[in-house]
Amino acid sequence: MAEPILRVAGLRKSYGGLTVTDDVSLDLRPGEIHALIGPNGAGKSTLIGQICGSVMPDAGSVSFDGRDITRWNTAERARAGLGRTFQISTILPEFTALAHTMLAVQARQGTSFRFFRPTALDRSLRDPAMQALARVGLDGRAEIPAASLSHGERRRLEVALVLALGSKALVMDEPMAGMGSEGSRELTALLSQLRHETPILMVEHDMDAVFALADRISVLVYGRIVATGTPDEIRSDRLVREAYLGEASA
Ligand SMILES: Nc1ncnc2c1ncn2[C@@H]1O[C@H](COP(=O)(O)OP(=O)(O)OP(=O)(O)O)[C@@H](O)[C@H]1O
Repeated sequence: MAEPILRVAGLRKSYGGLTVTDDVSLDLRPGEIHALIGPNGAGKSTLIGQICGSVMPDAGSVSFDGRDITRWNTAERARAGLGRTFQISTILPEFTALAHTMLAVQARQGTSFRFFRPTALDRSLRDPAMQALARVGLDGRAEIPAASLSHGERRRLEVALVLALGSKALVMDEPMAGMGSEGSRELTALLSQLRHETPILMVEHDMDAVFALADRISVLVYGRIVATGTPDEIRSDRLVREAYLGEASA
């Protein structure tokens, strides 16, 4: 079996007397989608924060691509290839899909940001940006400002940015949130393909998407992983059914 690209071991985080993640271990292997599920307040966002560098763990380690990144900050992790999807709507709404993607290509190439240069003419940025947009089916929407894209298109643009940045693994926090059924279907198909070039660790509440997409699922309850397994294994796990799925379907 291929070595995991991301490995989390014994992560712990407490706020005052509240232990939010408690000895959490999981990994992400090449070619897979690993979904993290759990009830509200289980500690999923805190765990993602520890993996991406916005929350420092009290104990435990995070290694990525063969390196211990536990004490690295968010930017250092991103530069090492640990991608996290951005909320496009909150950054540069008037920039086109192409401009966003060109900026990501520029960041990958390590060239400095130059507002006053006619970057639109710079083929070394434009060509890879257009390829990334085509990869997510947005090449026909390249000149549309991000603010005018539909919610589903913005989600796909977020994926294009990760591709343009050359991320080696992708962490997604609720990618299906706010998507209609058509948008969810499209994004599910896109992520299903994408896993082969960029493995994905995702937190997701949409169980249809989780069970359709995930190769493995980890279930977090009160800060602890109570089960990790294939969708079939998780579906039939008594502890999971009691602790989470039963509750969710009630
Ligand atoms: N910075 C903080 N200070 C204090 N308590 C926190 C902090 N961050 C999170 N918590 C608490 O930790 C618990 C887990 O929160 P977290 O957001 O990680 O859960 P979650 O599984 O992502 O929940 P949801 O599914 O609702 O997003 C909650 O009780 C929350 O109030």
